[in-house]
Amino acid sequence: MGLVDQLVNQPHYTLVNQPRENDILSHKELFDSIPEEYLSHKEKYENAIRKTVLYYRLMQKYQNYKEGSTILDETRANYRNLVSFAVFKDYPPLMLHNGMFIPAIAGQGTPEQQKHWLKRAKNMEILGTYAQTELGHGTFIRGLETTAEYDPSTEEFVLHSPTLTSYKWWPGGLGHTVNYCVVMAQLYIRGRHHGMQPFLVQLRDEATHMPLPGVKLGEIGAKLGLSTVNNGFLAFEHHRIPRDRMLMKNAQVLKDGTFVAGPSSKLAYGTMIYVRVIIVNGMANLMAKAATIAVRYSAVRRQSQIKPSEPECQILDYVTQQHKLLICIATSLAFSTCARWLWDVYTGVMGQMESGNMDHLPELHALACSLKVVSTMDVSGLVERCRLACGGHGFMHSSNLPYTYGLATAACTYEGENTVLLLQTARSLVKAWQKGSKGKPLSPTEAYLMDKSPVPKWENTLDGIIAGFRRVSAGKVQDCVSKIDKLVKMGTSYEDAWNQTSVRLVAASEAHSRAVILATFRSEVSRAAAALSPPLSRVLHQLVHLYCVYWALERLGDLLLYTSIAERDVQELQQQYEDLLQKIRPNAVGLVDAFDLRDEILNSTLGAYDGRVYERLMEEALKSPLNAEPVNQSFHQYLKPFMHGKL
Ligand SMILES: CCCCCCCC/C=C\CCCCCC(=O)SCCNC(=O)CCNC(=O)[C@H](O)C(C)(C)COP(=O)(O)OP(=O)(O)OC[C@H]1O[C@@H](n2cnc3c(N)ncnc32)[C@H](O)[C@@H]1OP(=O)(O)O
Ligand SMILES: Cc1cc2nc3c(=O)[nH]c(=O)nc-3n(C[C@H](O)[C@H](O)[C@H](O)COP(=O)(O)OP(=O)(O)OC[C@H]3O[C@@H](n4cnc5c(N)ncnc54)[C@H](O)[C@@H]3O)c2cc1C
Repeated sequence: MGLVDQLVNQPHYTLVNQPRENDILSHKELFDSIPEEYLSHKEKYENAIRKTVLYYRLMQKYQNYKEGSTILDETRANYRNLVSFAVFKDYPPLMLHNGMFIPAIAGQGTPEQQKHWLKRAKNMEILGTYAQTELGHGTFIRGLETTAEYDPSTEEFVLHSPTLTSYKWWPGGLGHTVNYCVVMAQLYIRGRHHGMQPFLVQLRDEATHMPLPGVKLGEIGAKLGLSTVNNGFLAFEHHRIPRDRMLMKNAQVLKDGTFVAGPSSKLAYGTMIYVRVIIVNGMANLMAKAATIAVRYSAVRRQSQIKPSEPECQILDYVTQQHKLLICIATSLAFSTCARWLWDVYTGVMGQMESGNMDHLPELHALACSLKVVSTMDVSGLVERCRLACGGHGFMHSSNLPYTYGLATAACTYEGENTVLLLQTARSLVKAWQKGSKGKPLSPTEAYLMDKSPVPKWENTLDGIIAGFRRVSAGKVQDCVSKIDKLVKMGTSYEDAWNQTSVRLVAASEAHSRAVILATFRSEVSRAAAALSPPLSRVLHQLVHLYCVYWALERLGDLLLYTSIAERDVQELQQQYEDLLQKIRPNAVGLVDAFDLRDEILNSTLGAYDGRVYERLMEEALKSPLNAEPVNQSFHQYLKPFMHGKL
């Protein structure tokens, strides 16, 4: 299936655009008569729960959960991700139920535990979240303080939060929504520490929803975005759970308290890899949404004149506007293709691990970290650029660009803070360099690091640019290794040398990610384009070209340091870039239409398909409760006395 065909015919589209009678989005009760911006914090949450129940009931009715079709396939289809944008401008309170609670059981539970708990969770008989982060720790998992002490006399685990900083803090839905959760806690048996393990814990009574004895729950308060996710806190007071509530696919605790270690202690972190992989695709969706809104608005909005003798032009005709927005279209496609490629890598490694082969887990971890970082970093920045490109109307909540920014920027922090994850990938790159320097084979995505051939003459071609980014990455990694080695030889500890080199390590890690993304985007489009019509193939190759040249110009400093690019090459690249903007401009609206995001999913006064921007802005304005009366009561209560000197 061709690339754009994939966009239009992705499984979720067959579900979303299916005949009317099965079309979730045709159920108008799912949508708000009063914009949620005018609801209180509490009303927003209650309204989100109302819509959640409706939405999931319809999903269960229409979305044929084939027995055995794993939650991973459904999530991969983007179905939930895109359609939920229609119902919730922010994420729903059950985002973590599907996004982590179910995947954690699927990835960490024994077959028996999966059989029992997955069925109840997928049928929504129980609602869960994933509780790992604490008030005092998010990144440093080994520093988490919640304990699970095994009591062999009762065959129970005793969960306890010893300090305020050990309170679980952030898990979505934890405040008032879920009644179960997967808790990551430090396992102790007879005083001996056995690392971080996953426990499936009931938090609330299934009938009354009251917190169980020894369980303290609440929500953490207002946030920059995701206002309906109900992020909460959780503390245990010597709370007992049965032995069979530890998810024991990897490590086990026998009745007598014997600990049986899994093949790797890091398998307990597997859910995080899965979510990082999913996030890349989620970012592609967010970028498609913002690009559709901003490009369509830029085709409708006329402002100023290019020539005094001509009428006001579409702002999309300004080359600066094309520079702002066309890269957004290419970025969505880049991360969409990389997400599918990464998903195939993920499922391949998971399959190998099922048969005990852990060899490719480190490469998957490094890839998941780096692509999660670059996709969230780029998309957050470009969604904000889309907002700015829409002028004042982009600042309106009704444009849906501020919400979209909130969704994107949150992902820079959750599931692994971006700097920390880039350092994880850097750790893998330095180890690869050291391994390769001893003549040992490297993983496919890191093998280029050992290219010791002389730096070739620069070529302003896709091959030349991709090769250039690989040179940059390899050069940066080599510089990091040299600096660390030099510091260690001077008597600095390896850890301190690592920290003193960490700014360069983060840059090397990003450079590696860009090299992977450029190469993958290019190869995936070339593969897909073969099945497309020549015009479609041409425009997709133009987008790949634009993407590669854009990033070459963005990273000129690095290319000048590590490749043979010269001034005339740069001048030519700049001209190539401007020529591509001109070539793609006529297809800009058609390309965002090909994302095929319905008005209900865009949820935007600026991005609606019919282009009635001004009428929609006015319709939304009149929904403000303040417009219900010509004079607000505060005039008589405060302003009038104040203006007449009586206050
Ligand atoms: C809008 C679009 C979005 C769409 C999304 C839809 C669905 C999403 C659903 C829900 C949304 C998510 C909400 C957010 C949920 C959360 O935030 S859950 C909490 C997430 N928390 C983290 O990610 C914590 C980040 N910290 C870490 O991962 C680790 O602490 C660390 C890796 C930073 C450091 O760990 P440490 O123990 O100090 O390890 P090191 O000594 O650095 O490394 C030890 C070795 O272990 C390897 N390793 C580390 N992590 C993993 C892993 N996950 N998998 C495999 N291997 C791992 C590491 O490479 C080291 O190996 P070597 O020793 O061989 O080098
Ligand atoms: C919207 C949202 C939803 C979330 N949902 C969940 C959830 O459902 N479940 C859950 O368990 N968690 C959740 N989290 C928590 C999230 O996983 C953590 O916020 C994240 O892991 C970062 O940890 P932290 O907040 O403790 O930040 P810190 O780790 O304290 O980071 C603060 C700063 O310190 C720096 N830093 C930290 N360690 C290092 C290091 N080793 N080297 C260099 N710099 C470092 C970071 O780069 C950052 O600049 C959510 C967070 C958000 C924002």
